Amino acid sequence: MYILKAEHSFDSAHFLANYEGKCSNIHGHRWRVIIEVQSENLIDGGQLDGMVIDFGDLKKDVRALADSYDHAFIIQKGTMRKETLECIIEDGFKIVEVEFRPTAENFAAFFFKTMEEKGYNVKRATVYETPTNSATYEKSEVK
Ligand SMILES: Nc1nc2c(c(=O)[nH]1)N=C([C@H](O)[C@H](O)COP(=O)(O)OP(=O)(O)OP(=O)(O)O)CN2
Ligand SMILES: [Zn+2]
Repeated sequence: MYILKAEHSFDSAHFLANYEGKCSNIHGHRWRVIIEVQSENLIDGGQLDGMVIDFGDLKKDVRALADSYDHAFIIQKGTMRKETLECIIEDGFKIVEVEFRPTAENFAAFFFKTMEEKGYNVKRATVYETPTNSATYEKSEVK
């Protein structure tokens, strides 16, 4: 089995609604996104001979995904008053609303599924929220 890895980071702000502690306040992270794709085989012949896929293509897609959250304020839908949200949008801040609580775990699962939807055979997705805290999502073996 071959496993390829690509990573990219984004800097953004978030808060955890319904959380007792400092993370309920707005704060920022450098989120590191690491995507691993797998294949039993290598391409035979042509430009991609000896590769699973071109690193350049994988890198481009991981970067585009991470960049869409860069320098944004990530908000879980429904966790901020409508008026507050309207004001910060009106003031020109970049808001990204997500359907899930913005934890490292949820982001890892979300990035896994997004990359799968792009056609990659994803092995696992890992998201670092701080240099020492990370969450990994991978599919459990189907028996
Ligand atoms: N399992 C998870 N736990 C927590 C998550 C998460 O995504 N998954 N997220 C948070 C907060 O977002 C928080 O910013 C990170 O928490 P913490 O480890 O406290 O980060 P710090 O680097 O600020 O820690 P210090 O050691 O106090 O500096 C909370 N938990
Ligand atoms: Zn946080």
